[in-house]
Amino acid sequence: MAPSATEPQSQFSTTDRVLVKPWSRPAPTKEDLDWAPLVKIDLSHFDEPGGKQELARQLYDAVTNVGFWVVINTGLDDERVLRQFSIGNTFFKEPLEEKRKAPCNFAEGEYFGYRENSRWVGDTGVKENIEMLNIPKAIPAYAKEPKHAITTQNYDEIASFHRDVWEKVARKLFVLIAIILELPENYLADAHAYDEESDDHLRYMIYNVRTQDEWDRAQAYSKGGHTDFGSLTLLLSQHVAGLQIRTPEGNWKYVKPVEGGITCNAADTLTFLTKGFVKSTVHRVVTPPKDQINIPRLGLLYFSRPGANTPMRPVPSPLLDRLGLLTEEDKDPDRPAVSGTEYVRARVKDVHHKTVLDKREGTSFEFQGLKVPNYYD
Ligand SMILES: O=C(O)CCC(=O)C(=O)O
Ligand SMILES: [Fe+2]
Repeated sequence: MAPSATEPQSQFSTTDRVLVKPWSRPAPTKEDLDWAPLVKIDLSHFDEPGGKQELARQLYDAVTNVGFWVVINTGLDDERVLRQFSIGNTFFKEPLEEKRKAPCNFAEGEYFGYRENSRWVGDTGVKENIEMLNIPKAIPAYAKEPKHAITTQNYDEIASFHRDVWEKVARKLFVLIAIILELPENYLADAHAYDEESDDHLRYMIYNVRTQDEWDRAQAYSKGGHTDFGSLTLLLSQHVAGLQIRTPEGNWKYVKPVEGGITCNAADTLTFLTKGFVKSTVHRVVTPPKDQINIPRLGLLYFSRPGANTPMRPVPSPLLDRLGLLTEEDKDPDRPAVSGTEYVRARVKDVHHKTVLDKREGTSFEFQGLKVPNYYD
């Protein structure tokens, strides 16, 4: 079918409309894995009198100690969530030539666009099995970012989902964390505002199937795990097991998908902004269990990052001050500081601007005094 005259066109070519085939979740694993106990935060109580304060109490240990938690009753319809998975799944089946039309610009540390599974994992003889498409916020600043045909053709739906994930989940979590920190309620939400420029993105992600042997070889490079670069990561429910977190006791435990829930974790920039009070927990993705090893692991995630107008200066939290975490320099609002975007781009460039993934044991990344390990034992 030829596209109609009124239909928005991809800027690259006039292609036929891509048929988005409905995707549904595969059956959960039957294996009895060692699951991490994660607290469930019921966001339906958020607007009740005293609700936010009670949820902040429930979230305290997760944010400061465990680093991961689950939110439920977010108000995001599962039908809409499944449509987003379906769009992602359809995108990954597009010809490579189409996917390559808008690649991530890693030379500049920019993560918007398509990341191909073309890089070698060190000298293992195995390539990465991850592909992703990262879509920027639906705000005027990014209107000119290159879009693939499928994104252009489904843009209204993608844009409203994108904003709703931030509004219904990320914003509320920032409010709860601000309450924990005794900051004005909107302090962190404003520092990560949807309408401001930042490298937030909605991510369609796929771990393509590979053999146990390929998983084993590749994992020599990732078994230590990683922390995420931004402030909050939201992982919409999918069923293929493999994500593990390192618990406060130092054990690896699996993250169990929660029907209709979203798994959330705090990440590095929120740790910097809170002088280590908010925990950016180490996690990794390992071989799926035997009954799922032949299923592609499709993911849908939202990454929130501090932006161009957010200086990477510790937040003026009375709690952090009482805990003795803030120095006089930290409390100086005029101290020059890099922006969230500058930090995040330096980090993305350092990790991804390469054709062979290197072994990073014993190394750290540091930018303007902000330092994180590249590898965890
Ligand atoms: O796919 C997952 O479960 C987590 C992915 C992840 O850790 C990441 O993209 O940073
Ligand atoms: Fe991660």
